[in-house]
Amino acid sequence: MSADVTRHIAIDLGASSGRVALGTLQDSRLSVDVVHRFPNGALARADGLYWNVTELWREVLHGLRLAARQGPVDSVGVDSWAVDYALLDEQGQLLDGVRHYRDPRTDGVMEDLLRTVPRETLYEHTGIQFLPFNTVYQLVAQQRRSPDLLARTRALLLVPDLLHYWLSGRRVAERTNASTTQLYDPRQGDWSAPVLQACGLPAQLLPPIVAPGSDLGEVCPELAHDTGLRGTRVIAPATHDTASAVAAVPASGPDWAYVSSGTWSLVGVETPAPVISPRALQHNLTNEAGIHGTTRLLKNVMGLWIVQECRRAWGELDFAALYADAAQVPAHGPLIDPDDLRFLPPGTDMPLRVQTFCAQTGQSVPQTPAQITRCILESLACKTAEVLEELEAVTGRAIRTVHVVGGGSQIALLNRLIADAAQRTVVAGPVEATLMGNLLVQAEARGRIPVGKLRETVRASVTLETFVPGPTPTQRARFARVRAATPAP
Ligand SMILES: Nc1ncnc2c1ncn2[C@@H]1O[C@H](COP(=O)(O)OP(=O)(O)OP(=O)(O)O)[C@@H](O)[C@H]1O
Ligand SMILES: C[C@H](O)[C@H](O)[C@@H](O)C(=O)CO
Repeated sequence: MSADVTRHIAIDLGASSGRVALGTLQDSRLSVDVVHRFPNGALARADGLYWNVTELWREVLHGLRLAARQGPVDSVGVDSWAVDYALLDEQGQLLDGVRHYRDPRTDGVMEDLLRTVPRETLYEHTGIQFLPFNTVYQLVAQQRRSPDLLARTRALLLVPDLLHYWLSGRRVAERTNASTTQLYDPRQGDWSAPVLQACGLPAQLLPPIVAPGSDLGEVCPELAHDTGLRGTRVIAPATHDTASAVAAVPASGPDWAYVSSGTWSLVGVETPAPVISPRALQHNLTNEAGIHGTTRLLKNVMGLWIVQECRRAWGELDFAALYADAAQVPAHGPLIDPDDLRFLPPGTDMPLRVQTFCAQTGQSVPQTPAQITRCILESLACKTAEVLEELEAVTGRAIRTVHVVGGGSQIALLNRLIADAAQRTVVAGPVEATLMGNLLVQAEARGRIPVGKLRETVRASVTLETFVPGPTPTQRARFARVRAATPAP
Protein backbone atom coordinates (compact mmCIF):
# COMPACT_ATOMS: atom_id res chain seq x y z
CA MET A 1 0.00 0.00 0.00
CA SER A 2 1.57 3.34 -1.01
CA ALA A 3 1.79 6.08 1.63
CA ASP A 4 -1.02 8.10 0.01
CA VAL A 5 -3.48 5.20 0.03
CA THR A 6 -4.94 4.24 3.41
CA ARG A 7 -7.45 1.62 4.45
CA HIS A 8 -9.88 1.82 7.35
CA ILE A 9 -12.60 -0.54 8.53
CA ALA A 10 -16.07 0.60 9.59
CA ILE A 11 -18.33 -1.70 11.56
CA ASP A 12 -21.91 -0.39 11.28
CA LEU A 13 -24.62 -2.16 13.26
CA GLY A 14 -28.06 -1.05 12.08
CA ALA A 15 -31.29 -2.22 13.64
CA SER A 16 -32.16 -4.30 10.57
CA SER A 17 -28.69 -5.24 9.32
CA GLY A 18 -25.02 -4.97 10.16
CA ARG A 19 -22.04 -4.52 7.86
CA VAL A 20 -18.27 -4.54 7.94
CA ALA A 21 -16.77 -2.32 5.25
CA LEU A 22 -13.30 -1.60 4.04
CA GLY A 23 -12.79 2.02 3.07
CA THR A 24 -9.92 3.02 0.82
CA LEU A 25 -8.81 6.64 0.65
CA GLN A 26 -6.91 7.69 -2.41
CA ASP A 27 -6.59 11.07 -4.14
CA SER A 28 -9.08 12.62 -1.67
CA ARG A 29 -11.74 10.08 -2.64
CA LEU A 30 -13.23 7.35 -0.50
CA SER A 31 -14.32 4.03 -1.94
CA VAL A 32 -16.36 1.72 0.25
CA ASP A 33 -16.38 -2.05 -0.13
CA VAL A 34 -18.90 -3.84 2.09
CA VAL A 35 -17.03 -7.08 2.74
CA HIS A 36 -19.66 -8.64 5.00
CA ARG A 37 -23.35 -7.93 5.52
CA PHE A 38 -25.55 -9.78 8.01
CA PRO A 39 -29.11 -9.52 9.27
CA ASN A 40 -29.96 -8.04 12.67
CA GLY A 41 -33.16 -7.84 14.67
CA ALA A 42 -34.81 -8.45 18.00
CA LEU A 43 -34.26 -11.74 19.79
CA ALA A 44 -37.42 -12.67 21.71
CA ARG A 45 -37.07 -14.52 25.02
CA ALA A 46 -39.74 -15.33 27.61
CA ASP A 47 -38.50 -12.42 29.73
CA GLY A 48 -38.32 -9.83 26.95
CA LEU A 49 -36.60 -8.56 23.81
CA TYR A 50 -32.82 -8.63 23.43
CA TRP A 51 -30.09 -8.11 20.85
CA ASN A 52 -28.00 -11.15 20.08
CA VAL A 53 -24.65 -9.45 20.75
CA THR A 54 -22.71 -12.72 20.77
CA GLU A 55 -23.91 -13.50 17.25
CA LEU A 56 -23.25 -9.92 16.12
CA TRP A 57 -19.69 -10.17 17.47
CA ARG A 58 -19.18 -13.47 15.61
CA GLU A 59 -20.33 -11.80 12.37
CA VAL A 60 -18.10 -8.79 13.03
CA LEU A 61 -15.04 -11.01 13.54
CA HIS A 62 -15.81 -12.81 10.29
CA GLY A 63 -15.99 -9.46 8.50
CA LEU A 64 -12.75 -8.28 10.07
CA ARG A 65 -10.93 -11.41 8.85
CA LEU A 66 -12.25 -10.85 5.32
CA ALA A 67 -11.18 -7.20 5.36
CA ALA A 68 -7.72 -7.92 6.79
CA ARG A 69 -7.04 -10.36 3.93
CA GLN A 70 -6.92 -7.40 1.55
CA GLY A 71 -3.83 -5.84 3.15
CA PRO A 72 -2.75 -3.64 6.08
CA VAL A 73 -5.50 -1.66 7.76
CA ASP A 74 -4.78 1.68 9.40
CA SER A 75 -7.75 1.82 11.80
CA VAL A 76 -11.11 0.34 12.75
CA GLY A 77 -14.19 1.83 14.43
CA VAL A 78 -17.75 0.87 15.38
CA ASP A 79 -21.10 2.66 15.20
CA SER A 80 -24.60 1.41 15.98
CA TRP A 81 -28.14 2.40 16.88
CA ALA A 82 -28.47 4.44 20.05
CA VAL A 83 -29.62 4.13 23.68
CA ASP A 84 -29.05 0.40 24.41
CA TYR A 85 -26.36 -0.75 26.80
CA ALA A 86 -24.51 -3.68 28.38
CA LEU A 87 -23.79 -4.12 32.08
CA LEU A 88 -20.35 -5.46 33.04
CA ASP A 89 -19.17 -7.02 36.29
CA GLU A 90 -15.84 -6.70 38.12
CA GLN A 91 -14.12 -8.94 35.56
CA GLY A 92 -15.56 -7.07 32.59
CA GLN A 93 -17.99 -9.92 31.82
CA LEU A 94 -21.56 -9.30 30.63
CA LEU A 95 -23.95 -9.50 33.59
CA ASP A 96 -27.06 -9.87 31.45
CA GLY A 97 -28.19 -9.82 27.81
CA VAL A 98 -28.38 -6.49 26.01
CA ARG A 99 -32.03 -5.43 25.99
CA HIS A 100 -33.66 -4.16 22.81
CA TYR A 101 -35.09 -0.64 23.04
CA ARG A 102 -38.46 -2.05 21.94
CA ASP A 103 -38.59 -4.26 25.05
CA PRO A 104 -41.87 -3.54 26.85
CA ARG A 105 -40.30 -3.25 30.32
CA THR A 106 -40.20 0.53 29.85
CA ASP A 107 -43.98 0.78 29.26
CA GLY A 108 -45.30 3.63 31.45
CA VAL A 109 -41.88 4.33 33.04
CA MET A 110 -41.33 7.68 31.33
CA GLU A 111 -44.80 8.95 32.31
CA ASP A 112 -44.23 7.74 35.85
CA LEU A 113 -40.79 9.35 36.19
CA LEU A 114 -42.10 12.63 34.80
CA ARG A 115 -44.50 12.80 37.76
CA THR A 116 -41.50 13.39 40.06
CA VAL A 117 -38.90 14.90 37.71
CA PRO A 118 -40.50 17.76 35.75
CA ARG A 119 -40.33 17.47 31.99
CA GLU A 120 -38.90 21.02 31.76
CA THR A 121 -36.07 20.14 34.17
CA LEU A 122 -35.12 16.99 32.28
CA TYR A 123 -35.17 18.89 28.98
CA GLU A 124 -33.22 21.84 30.37
CA HIS A 125 -30.39 19.51 31.46
CA THR A 126 -30.32 17.17 28.45
CA GLY A 127 -32.21 18.72 25.49
CA ILE A 128 -33.34 15.22 24.47
CA GLN A 129 -36.61 14.14 22.82
CA PHE A 130 -38.94 12.32 25.18
CA LEU A 131 -39.04 8.76 23.86
CA PRO A 132 -40.11 5.87 26.09
CA PHE A 133 -37.00 3.80 25.35
CA ASN A 134 -34.30 6.38 26.18
CA THR A 135 -31.50 4.89 28.30
CA VAL A 136 -32.65 6.84 31.34
CA TYR A 137 -36.07 5.08 31.34
CA GLN A 138 -34.49 1.70 30.58
CA LEU A 139 -32.22 2.12 33.61
CA VAL A 140 -35.06 3.26 35.87
CA ALA A 141 -37.06 0.19 34.73
CA GLN A 142 -34.03 -2.02 35.41
CA GLN A 143 -33.47 -0.45 38.83
CA ARG A 144 -37.11 -1.11 39.78
CA ARG A 145 -37.24 -4.69 38.51
CA SER A 146 -33.79 -5.97 39.44
CA PRO A 147 -31.90 -3.58 41.74
CA ASP A 148 -29.50 -6.41 42.60
CA LEU A 149 -28.24 -6.44 39.01
CA LEU A 150 -27.34 -2.76 39.01
CA ALA A 151 -25.75 -3.20 42.44
CA ARG A 152 -23.44 -5.85 40.97
CA THR A 153 -22.64 -3.72 37.91
CA ARG A 154 -19.21 -2.10 37.68
CA ALA A 155 -19.53 -0.49 34.24
CA LEU A 156 -22.24 0.40 31.74
CA LEU A 157 -21.24 0.49 28.08
CA LEU A 158 -23.41 1.52 25.13
CA VAL A 159 -23.34 -1.01 22.27
CA PRO A 160 -20.50 0.49 20.12
CA ASP A 161 -18.49 1.20 23.29
CA LEU A 162 -18.88 -2.49 24.21
CA LEU A 163 -17.43 -3.55 20.86
CA HIS A 164 -14.60 -1.04 21.22
CA TYR A 165 -13.90 -2.56 24.65
CA TRP A 166 -13.79 -6.03 23.12
CA LEU A 167 -11.48 -4.76 20.34
CA SER A 168 -9.10 -2.63 22.39
CA GLY A 169 -9.63 -3.31 26.11
CA ARG A 170 -10.51 0.41 26.68
CA ARG A 171 -13.79 1.36 28.38
CA VAL A 172 -15.08 4.76 27.28
CA ALA A 173 -18.34 6.46 26.35
CA GLU A 174 -18.07 8.17 22.97
CA ARG A 175 -19.88 11.49 23.05
CA THR A 176 -22.34 11.28 20.11
CA ASN A 177 -23.98 8.13 21.42
CA ALA A 178 -23.73 9.16 25.10
CA SER A 179 -25.76 12.23 24.15
CA THR A 180 -28.78 10.06 23.19
CA THR A 181 -29.18 8.58 26.69
CA GLN A 182 -30.97 11.60 28.22
CA LEU A 183 -28.33 11.38 30.97
CA TYR A 184 -25.85 13.70 29.21
CA ASP A 185 -25.72 17.48 29.48
CA PRO A 186 -24.80 18.90 26.05
CA ARG A 187 -23.91 22.33 27.47
CA GLN A 188 -21.55 20.90 30.09
CA GLY A 189 -20.24 18.18 27.73
CA ASP A 190 -20.50 15.53 30.43
CA TRP A 191 -22.90 13.19 32.21
CA SER A 192 -25.58 15.19 34.02
CA ALA A 193 -25.13 14.75 37.78
CA PRO A 194 -28.49 16.46 38.57
CA VAL A 195 -30.41 14.13 36.21
CA LEU A 196 -28.66 11.01 37.54
CA GLN A 197 -29.43 12.11 41.08
CA ALA A 198 -33.06 13.02 40.37
CA CYS A 199 -33.62 9.62 38.72
CA GLY A 200 -31.84 7.74 41.53
CA LEU A 201 -29.23 6.28 39.18
CA PRO A 202 -25.63 5.49 40.13
CA ALA A 203 -23.16 7.83 38.38
CA GLN A 204 -20.08 5.69 38.99
CA LEU A 205 -21.12 3.09 36.36
CA LEU A 206 -20.74 5.56 33.53
CA PRO A 207 -17.34 5.64 31.83
CA PRO A 208 -15.49 8.83 30.89
CA ILE A 209 -16.79 10.63 27.81
CA VAL A 210 -14.45 10.82 24.81
CA ALA A 211 -14.80 12.80 21.59
CA PRO A 212 -15.42 11.18 18.19
CA GLY A 213 -12.01 10.51 16.65
CA SER A 214 -10.42 9.37 19.93
CA ASP A 215 -7.64 6.82 19.64
CA LEU A 216 -8.33 3.83 21.92
CA GLY A 217 -5.05 2.01 21.19
CA GLU A 218 -4.19 -0.97 19.02
CA VAL A 219 -6.43 -3.95 18.37
CA CYS A 220 -5.57 -6.23 21.32
CA PRO A 221 -3.00 -8.97 20.61
CA GLU A 222 -5.42 -11.96 20.72
CA LEU A 223 -7.75 -10.35 18.19
CA ALA A 224 -4.90 -9.07 16.03
CA HIS A 225 -3.72 -12.66 15.78
CA ASP A 226 -7.21 -14.03 15.11
CA THR A 227 -8.28 -11.45 12.52
CA GLY A 228 -4.97 -10.45 10.94
CA LEU A 229 -5.39 -6.81 12.03
CA ARG A 230 -1.82 -6.31 13.24
CA GLY A 231 -0.90 -2.77 14.28
CA THR A 232 -4.41 -1.50 13.45
CA ARG A 233 -5.56 1.37 15.71
CA VAL A 234 -9.03 1.34 17.24
CA ILE A 235 -10.50 4.82 16.63
CA ALA A 236 -13.90 5.68 18.09
CA PRO A 237 -15.81 7.29 15.19
CA ALA A 238 -19.09 9.13 15.77
CA THR A 239 -20.46 5.93 17.33
CA HIS A 240 -24.13 6.85 17.04
CA ASP A 241 -24.97 5.72 13.51
CA THR A 242 -27.04 8.83 12.89
CA ALA A 243 -24.07 11.03 13.85
CA SER A 244 -21.86 9.16 11.39
CA ALA A 245 -24.55 9.53 8.71
CA VAL A 246 -24.90 13.27 9.36
CA ALA A 247 -21.11 13.67 9.20
CA ALA A 248 -21.30 12.32 5.64
CA VAL A 249 -24.27 14.39 4.40
CA PRO A 250 -22.94 15.78 1.09
CA ALA A 251 -24.24 19.30 1.75
CA SER A 252 -22.40 22.50 0.97
CA GLY A 253 -24.69 25.54 1.47
CA PRO A 254 -26.15 26.90 4.73
CA ASP A 255 -29.85 26.08 4.20
CA TRP A 256 -30.10 22.31 4.27
CA ALA A 257 -31.66 19.63 6.42
CA TYR A 258 -31.12 15.89 6.45
CA VAL A 259 -33.20 12.75 6.70
CA SER A 260 -31.22 9.71 7.79
CA SER A 261 -33.64 7.18 6.36
CA GLY A 262 -33.49 3.60 7.59
CA THR A 263 -35.28 1.69 10.33
CA TRP A 264 -35.83 5.19 11.76
CA SER A 265 -36.19 8.49 9.92
CA LEU A 266 -34.04 11.04 11.68
CA VAL A 267 -35.11 14.44 10.40
CA GLY A 268 -32.92 17.35 11.42
CA VAL A 269 -30.47 20.18 10.94
CA GLU A 270 -26.94 20.82 12.18
CA THR A 271 -26.50 23.72 14.61
CA PRO A 272 -23.37 25.19 16.21
CA ALA A 273 -24.78 24.76 19.74
CA PRO A 274 -27.67 23.00 21.48
CA VAL A 275 -31.08 24.62 20.99
CA ILE A 276 -32.79 24.08 24.33
CA SER A 277 -35.79 26.39 24.38
CA PRO A 278 -39.48 26.21 25.31
CA ARG A 279 -40.31 25.97 21.60
CA ALA A 280 -37.85 23.09 21.04
CA LEU A 281 -39.42 21.33 24.02
CA GLN A 282 -42.93 22.01 22.71
CA HIS A 283 -42.00 20.25 19.44
CA ASN A 284 -40.12 17.52 21.35
CA LEU A 285 -36.93 18.06 19.31
CA THR A 286 -33.71 16.38 20.34
CA ASN A 287 -30.22 17.85 20.71
CA GLU A 288 -27.74 15.07 20.01
CA ALA A 289 -24.00 15.63 19.74
CA GLY A 290 -22.37 15.71 16.31
CA ILE A 291 -18.75 15.83 15.23
CA HIS A 292 -16.53 18.91 15.68
CA GLY A 293 -18.68 20.14 18.57
CA THR A 294 -21.83 20.51 16.45
CA THR A 295 -25.35 19.66 17.56
CA ARG A 296 -27.77 17.45 15.63
CA LEU A 297 -31.11 19.12 16.25
CA LEU A 298 -33.54 16.49 15.03
CA LYS A 299 -36.61 14.38 15.60
CA ASN A 300 -36.86 10.59 15.61
CA VAL A 301 -39.68 9.64 13.26
CA MET A 302 -40.80 5.99 13.25
CA GLY A 303 -39.36 5.43 9.76
CA LEU A 304 -39.24 2.37 7.52
CA TRP A 305 -39.63 0.13 10.55
CA ILE A 306 -43.36 -0.02 9.81
CA VAL A 307 -42.68 -1.30 6.27
CA GLN A 308 -40.05 -3.71 7.62
CA GLU A 309 -42.52 -5.29 10.06
CA CYS A 310 -45.27 -5.48 7.39
CA ARG A 311 -42.78 -7.15 5.06
CA ARG A 312 -41.96 -9.69 7.75
CA ALA A 313 -45.68 -10.52 7.90
CA TRP A 314 -45.91 -10.77 4.10
CA GLY A 315 -43.00 -13.19 3.78
CA GLU A 316 -39.93 -11.02 3.07
CA LEU A 317 -40.96 -9.59 -0.33
CA ASP A 318 -38.16 -7.97 -2.30
CA PHE A 319 -37.88 -4.31 -1.18
CA ALA A 320 -37.25 -2.88 -4.66
CA ALA A 321 -40.26 -4.78 -6.10
CA LEU A 322 -42.50 -3.74 -3.19
CA TYR A 323 -41.65 -0.05 -3.64
CA ALA A 324 -42.07 -0.32 -7.43
CA ASP A 325 -45.58 -1.75 -6.86
CA ALA A 326 -46.36 0.99 -4.33
CA ALA A 327 -45.40 3.60 -6.93
CA GLN A 328 -48.27 2.29 -9.14
CA VAL A 329 -50.91 2.82 -6.42
CA PRO A 330 -52.97 6.01 -7.02
CA ALA A 331 -51.76 9.02 -5.00
CA HIS A 332 -53.59 10.74 -2.13
CA GLY A 333 -54.85 7.58 -0.43
CA PRO A 334 -55.22 7.00 3.32
CA LEU A 335 -52.63 8.24 5.84
CA ILE A 336 -51.39 7.14 9.27
CA ASP A 337 -49.52 8.99 11.97
CA PRO A 338 -46.28 6.98 11.84
CA ASP A 339 -45.30 8.16 15.34
CA ASP A 340 -48.44 6.76 16.93
CA LEU A 341 -47.08 4.47 19.66
CA ARG A 342 -49.15 1.53 18.42
CA PHE A 343 -46.52 1.18 15.65
CA LEU A 344 -43.53 0.96 18.05
CA PRO A 345 -43.61 -2.69 19.20
CA PRO A 346 -42.62 -5.49 16.84
CA GLY A 347 -45.33 -7.78 15.51
CA THR A 348 -46.53 -9.51 12.38
CA ASP A 349 -49.89 -7.80 12.92
CA MET A 350 -48.33 -4.55 11.64
CA PRO A 351 -50.42 -4.55 8.40
CA LEU A 352 -53.53 -4.90 10.56
CA ARG A 353 -52.40 -2.02 12.80
CA VAL A 354 -52.09 0.20 9.71
CA GLN A 355 -55.51 -0.88 8.49
CA THR A 356 -57.10 -0.34 11.90
CA PHE A 357 -55.64 3.15 12.10
CA CYS A 358 -57.13 4.01 8.72
CA ALA A 359 -60.54 2.59 9.66
CA GLN A 360 -60.60 4.38 13.04
CA THR A 361 -59.85 7.70 11.37
CA GLY A 362 -62.66 7.29 8.83
CA GLN A 363 -60.44 6.70 5.80
CA SER A 364 -60.45 4.02 3.14
CA VAL A 365 -58.63 0.87 4.27
CA PRO A 366 -55.58 -0.19 2.22
CA GLN A 367 -55.70 -3.89 1.36
CA THR A 368 -52.71 -5.08 -0.65
CA PRO A 369 -49.01 -4.90 0.35
CA ALA A 370 -48.53 -2.21 -2.30
CA GLN A 371 -51.45 -0.11 -0.98
CA ILE A 372 -50.31 -0.46 2.63
CA THR A 373 -46.71 0.43 1.69
CA ARG A 374 -47.93 3.46 -0.27
CA CYS A 375 -49.95 4.58 2.76
CA ILE A 376 -46.87 4.30 5.02
CA LEU A 377 -44.58 6.16 2.59
CA GLU A 378 -47.07 9.01 1.98
CA SER A 379 -47.46 9.33 5.76
CA LEU A 380 -43.70 9.37 6.34
CA ALA A 381 -43.34 12.09 3.72
CA CYS A 382 -46.02 14.23 5.40
CA LYS A 383 -44.45 13.69 8.81
CA THR A 384 -41.03 14.69 7.41
CA ALA A 385 -42.53 17.90 6.02
CA GLU A 386 -44.12 18.65 9.40
CA VAL A 387 -40.80 18.21 11.22
CA LEU A 388 -39.00 20.44 8.71
CA GLU A 389 -41.52 23.18 9.50
CA GLU A 390 -40.90 22.68 13.24
CA LEU A 391 -37.14 22.91 12.71
CA GLU A 392 -37.56 26.17 10.80
CA ALA A 393 -39.80 27.56 13.54
CA VAL A 394 -37.36 26.61 16.31
CA THR A 395 -34.15 27.77 14.60
CA GLY A 396 -35.53 30.69 12.60
CA ARG A 397 -33.55 29.34 9.65
CA ALA A 398 -35.06 28.55 6.25
CA ILE A 399 -34.55 25.05 4.84
CA ARG A 400 -34.33 24.83 1.07
CA THR A 401 -32.65 21.47 0.40
CA VAL A 402 -33.31 18.15 2.08
CA HIS A 403 -30.54 15.53 1.92
CA VAL A 404 -31.88 11.99 2.25
CA VAL A 405 -29.17 9.46 3.15
CA GLY A 406 -29.17 5.79 4.22
CA GLY A 407 -30.96 2.68 2.93
CA GLY A 408 -34.22 4.61 2.45
CA SER A 409 -32.55 7.02 0.00
CA GLN A 410 -32.88 4.21 -2.59
CA ILE A 411 -36.67 4.57 -2.54
CA ALA A 412 -37.34 6.96 -5.43
CA LEU A 413 -41.04 7.06 -4.55
CA LEU A 414 -40.33 8.22 -0.99
CA ASN A 415 -37.84 10.87 -2.17
CA ARG A 416 -40.42 12.22 -4.59
CA LEU A 417 -43.16 12.20 -1.94
CA ILE A 418 -40.90 14.10 0.50
CA ALA A 419 -40.07 16.68 -2.18
CA ASP A 420 -43.80 17.14 -2.88
CA ALA A 421 -44.99 17.20 0.75
CA ALA A 422 -42.19 19.53 1.89
CA GLN A 423 -42.09 21.59 -1.30
CA ARG A 424 -38.31 21.46 -1.17
CA THR A 425 -35.62 19.93 -3.35
CA VAL A 426 -34.52 16.48 -2.21
CA VAL A 427 -30.98 15.26 -2.87
CA ALA A 428 -30.74 11.48 -2.38
CA GLY A 429 -27.60 9.60 -1.36
CA PRO A 430 -25.27 8.23 -0.35
CA VAL A 431 -26.95 4.97 0.65
CA GLU A 432 -24.00 4.09 2.87
CA ALA A 433 -23.62 7.51 4.52
CA THR A 434 -23.16 5.93 7.95
CA LEU A 435 -20.22 3.83 6.77
CA MET A 436 -18.69 6.86 5.03
CA GLY A 437 -19.03 9.08 8.10
CA ASN A 438 -17.56 6.38 10.31
CA LEU A 439 -14.58 5.88 7.95
CA LEU A 440 -13.93 9.58 7.41
CA VAL A 441 -13.90 10.46 11.12
CA GLN A 442 -11.26 7.76 11.55
CA ALA A 443 -9.31 9.05 8.54
CA GLU A 444 -9.46 12.61 9.86
CA ALA A 445 -8.29 11.51 13.32
CA ARG A 446 -5.38 9.67 11.72
CA GLY A 447 -4.41 12.75 9.71
CA ARG A 448 -5.31 11.08 6.39
CA ILE A 449 -7.67 13.88 5.33
CA PRO A 450 -7.52 17.55 6.37
CA VAL A 451 -9.67 18.47 9.37
CA GLY A 452 -13.18 19.53 8.31
CA LYS A 453 -13.02 18.08 4.78
CA LEU A 454 -15.38 15.15 5.33
CA ARG A 455 -18.32 16.41 3.28
CA GLU A 456 -16.05 17.56 0.50
CA THR A 457 -14.58 14.05 0.34
CA VAL A 458 -18.06 12.50 0.23
CA ARG A 459 -19.12 14.83 -2.59
CA ALA A 460 -16.04 13.85 -4.58
CA SER A 461 -16.77 10.15 -4.03
CA VAL A 462 -20.47 9.58 -4.80
CA THR A 463 -23.19 10.22 -7.36
CA LEU A 464 -26.36 11.88 -6.08
CA GLU A 465 -29.90 12.09 -7.42
CA THR A 466 -32.08 15.21 -7.23
CA PHE A 467 -35.89 15.31 -6.87
CA VAL A 468 -37.61 18.61 -7.62
CA PRO A 469 -41.00 19.24 -5.92
CA GLY A 470 -44.14 18.96 -8.01
CA PRO A 471 -47.31 21.05 -7.56
CA THR A 472 -48.40 21.66 -3.95
CA PRO A 473 -49.99 18.44 -2.73
CA THR A 474 -53.23 18.08 -0.82
CA GLN A 475 -51.90 15.34 1.47
CA ARG A 476 -49.93 17.63 3.83
CA ALA A 477 -53.11 19.38 5.01
CA ARG A 478 -55.01 16.09 5.22
CA PHE A 479 -52.23 14.64 7.37
CA ALA A 480 -52.84 17.27 10.07
CA ARG A 481 -56.57 16.45 10.05
CA VAL A 482 -55.93 12.70 10.28
CA ARG A 483 -53.62 13.24 13.24
CA ALA A 484 -56.18 15.40 14.97
CA ALA A 485 -58.82 12.66 14.45
CA THR A 486 -56.65 9.85 15.84
CA PRO A 487 -58.17 8.04 18.83
CA ALA A 488 -55.88 6.81 21.65
CA PRO A 489 -54.46 3.35 20.80
N1 LIG B 1 -33.07 -2.54 -2.78
C1 LIG B 1 -33.71 -1.64 -2.06
N2 LIG B 1 -34.48 -0.72 -2.66
C2 LIG B 1 -35.13 0.21 -1.95
N3 LIG B 1 -35.06 0.29 -0.59
C3 LIG B 1 -34.33 -0.59 0.05
C4 LIG B 1 -33.61 -1.61 -0.63
N4 LIG B 1 -32.94 -2.32 0.29
C5 LIG B 1 -33.25 -1.79 1.50
N5 LIG B 1 -34.08 -0.76 1.36
C6 LIG B 1 -34.64 0.07 2.43
O1 LIG B 1 -33.60 0.41 3.34
C7 LIG B 1 -34.06 0.19 4.68
C8 LIG B 1 -32.89 -0.16 5.56
O2 LIG B 1 -32.03 0.94 5.61
P1 LIG B 1 -30.67 0.89 6.43
O3 LIG B 1 -29.91 -0.32 6.00
O4 LIG B 1 -30.04 2.22 6.30
O5 LIG B 1 -31.26 0.67 7.88
P2 LIG B 1 -30.57 0.18 9.20
O6 LIG B 1 -29.13 0.56 9.16
O7 LIG B 1 -30.90 -1.23 9.49
O8 LIG B 1 -31.38 1.00 10.24
P3 LIG B 1 -30.98 2.15 11.24
O9 LIG B 1 -29.71 2.76 10.73
O10 LIG B 1 -32.14 3.10 11.18
O11 LIG B 1 -30.84 1.48 12.54
C9 LIG B 1 -35.06 -0.92 4.59
O12 LIG B 1 -36.02 -0.82 5.60
C10 LIG B 1 -35.68 -0.71 3.20
O13 LIG B 1 -36.88 0.04 3.30
C1 LIG C 1 -33.36 4.02 19.07
C2 LIG C 1 -32.77 4.41 17.79
O1 LIG C 1 -31.71 3.58 17.54
C3 LIG C 1 -32.23 5.79 17.78
O2 LIG C 1 -33.07 6.64 18.46
C4 LIG C 1 -31.90 6.33 16.43
O3 LIG C 1 -31.28 7.56 16.62
C5 LIG C 1 -30.96 5.47 15.67
O4 LIG C 1 -29.94 5.15 16.16
C6 LIG C 1 -31.32 5.10 14.28
O5 LIG C 1 -30.37 4.30 13.72
